[in-house]
Amino acid sequence: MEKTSLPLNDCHVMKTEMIINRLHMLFIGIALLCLFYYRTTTLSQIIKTREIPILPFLLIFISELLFTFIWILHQAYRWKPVTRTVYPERLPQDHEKLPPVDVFICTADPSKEPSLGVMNTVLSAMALDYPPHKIAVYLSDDGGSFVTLQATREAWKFSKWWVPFCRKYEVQNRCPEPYFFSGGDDDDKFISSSEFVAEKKEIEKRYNEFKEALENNSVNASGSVSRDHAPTIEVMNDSDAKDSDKEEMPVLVYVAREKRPSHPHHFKAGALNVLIRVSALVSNAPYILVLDCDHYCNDPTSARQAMCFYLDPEISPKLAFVQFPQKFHNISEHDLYDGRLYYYWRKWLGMDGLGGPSISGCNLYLKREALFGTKYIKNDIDISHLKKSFGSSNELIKSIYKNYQPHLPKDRKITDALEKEVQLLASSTYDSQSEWGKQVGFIYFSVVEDNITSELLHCQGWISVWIDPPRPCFLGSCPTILSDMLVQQARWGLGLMQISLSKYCALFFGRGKMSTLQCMCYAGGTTDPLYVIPFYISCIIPQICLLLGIPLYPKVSDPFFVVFAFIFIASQLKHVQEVVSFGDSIRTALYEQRVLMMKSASCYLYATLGAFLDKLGLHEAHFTLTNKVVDDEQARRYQKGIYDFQGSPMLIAPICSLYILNVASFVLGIARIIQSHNANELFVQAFIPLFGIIVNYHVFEGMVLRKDKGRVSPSVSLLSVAIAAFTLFFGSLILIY
Ligand SMILES: O=c1ccn([C@@H]2O[C@H](COP(=O)(O)OP(=O)(O)O[C@H]3O[C@H](CO)[C@@H](O)[C@H](O)[C@H]3O)[C@@H](O)[C@H]2O)c(=O)[nH]1
Ligand SMILES: [Mn+2]
Repeated sequence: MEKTSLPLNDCHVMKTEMIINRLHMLFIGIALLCLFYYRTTTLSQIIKTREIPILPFLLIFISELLFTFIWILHQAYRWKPVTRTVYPERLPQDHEKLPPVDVFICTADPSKEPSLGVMNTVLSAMALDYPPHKIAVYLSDDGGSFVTLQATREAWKFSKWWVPFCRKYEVQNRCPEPYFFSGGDDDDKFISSSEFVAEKKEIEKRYNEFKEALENNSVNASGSVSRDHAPTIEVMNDSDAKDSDKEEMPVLVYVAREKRPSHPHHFKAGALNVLIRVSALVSNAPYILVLDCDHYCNDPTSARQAMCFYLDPEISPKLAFVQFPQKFHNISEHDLYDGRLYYYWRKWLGMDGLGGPSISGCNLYLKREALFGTKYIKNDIDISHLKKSFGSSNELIKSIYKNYQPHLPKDRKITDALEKEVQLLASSTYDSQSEWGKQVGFIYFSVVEDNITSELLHCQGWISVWIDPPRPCFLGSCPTILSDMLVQQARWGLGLMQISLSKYCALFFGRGKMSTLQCMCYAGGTTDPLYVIPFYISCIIPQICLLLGIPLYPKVSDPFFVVFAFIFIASQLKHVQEVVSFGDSIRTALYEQRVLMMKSASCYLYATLGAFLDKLGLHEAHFTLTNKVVDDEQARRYQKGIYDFQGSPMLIAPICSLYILNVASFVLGIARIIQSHNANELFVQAFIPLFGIIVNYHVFEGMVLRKDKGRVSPSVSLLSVAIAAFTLFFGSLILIY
């Protein structure tokens, strides 16, 4: 009795961090008030005396206002960070008490997302440490590719060996590739049993055969992808395994939804919505695990960990999803491109204290009911109303009221009628006359479907939780080349800005629906790309004014100098403190700083422009897949901690141009200071470019010192010199007035 009364999960407020954060807010807040006092009084003086040009001063003022606005929004993350612990060992021992789980895995193109990796994810999900008859794995193939279909069939065959083996020997790492080849089997419990050793050898042989089959099958991967195809759904199950001794297997379902060039397919959100509908008719589990094709299950107990919240009667009724962090298996020691995304996960701790983190794409256990919004449907509602929300399928509507009873009969054979219905649910037009993508399922409005979907869920009163256990439950692959990272971040930035510029901007949309702090978190996340404006101003205006001898900041001898110095130093120290208290080294703070600057110079610029064009209807936002294949040389550079500047000049040149502009203005500016002895007046303006030059030393190396293939190509350097010279020249002409 006592055992069942023990809590399944715990939540701890991070008190020390909270106190540091709030003190930091207080001091910086006061300093900012002083800063704005200085700016307004100086501005009125300039207006009167006209002793310096007003335009640069105004621009700097605007950038400081924007920085402050972003800073204020971000304080919400710092208000009340919490951490959570789960106790899966306290879950009911009776397996029948565990609710079923459907696993969704999305893939889109076998030439960019190689089958071997995707199938490893599928296999790791099938082998979850959970009653097998309670798991159904759905693979969405957005390319409608026979390469992926064939690979799925091969995976199904191999899973009949792999899954029982993992269960029998309680294997910890249930993803075959790392298990066999990356030392993932260190924790084998049965290492000294000869039966285990023999069986493992046998399975390894079969795995190698499976790999070979995939390789032969992938020859024409890119040619196999189509944007114009009928739906294909194939349910793989062990209904024909007559042998009753055989262990039960999870169902595996391959789904290629219909795609037609004339119909928008809404990228991953569209794919997930098809899976939600199709699975409702097949297994209809109340909980859904969402995975990207490259995020495999690294700890088989994740479902049990999630159930520690869903079986907790206090939390469960309000809980829409349990989010695990994205962690990565391919991070090098240096993590040059901030691939670990700790910048985001630190914020998620803060959101968890305020009603819950937002969805971070994958690695989450979602409640089906939350996606359907069924909580708000009255029992006596007319069926035609339901059809307006859920589309024309009677069977789908019935499934909602079947209290999560699966449609798949006991023998797990798919009937003709069921087959016909799922084809309808996977058709390209099913969504169009319904609320799918608007109110139901994943929301289509933005290419960051995760952020907008969770914002709407939180606005409906749902909560979410964040759980980051010591052994990562999922491991994915992150970009390991600068341009891949910039492409990914440009998409995220674009999606976030789409939200910021729309009615969904949390500052307005969330009012009255979420707490003010939670609104600030969402708004803080979606306005991240706006950083580009104050960033560009700070990289250009003080520098040009240094050359022109126009002072924009207080003299070193002025008491207000201390205010500026304090804000700068305290912000830097706060960043270092956050990085270090998250368990990282100081070097990470430097890398994060660089990544923020490169992102602001390059992708946030395009993201913001793209979002404005999208708003005006001049450009349509796209989901460009993140590349998951790297060549050996690039991988070597990444491992060694050498930046890779290969990539489109569009992405790289802005970074280099700003760097050159800062070097030029610093060198010429120092000469000017020496000549005219006005260091007191221009100190801050010389310091700003110097700081940028030092932090971004890697750009200098890439342009000047390196000779390898990953350096900045000479043509990009030349282009950047031209852009920098142009900016300096015309900037000086404009700013004088
Ligand atoms: O039309 C599409 C495009 C993408 N995907 C899948 O979506 C997933 C994520 O795509 P990826 O190219 O890996 O993008 P990332 O930037 O790495 O994805 C991050 O950002 C996305 C939002 O932009 C989230 O959905 C992801 O979960 C998150 O990992 C992959 O499994 C893709 O196969 C589709 O199924 N259909
Ligand atoms: Mn990805």
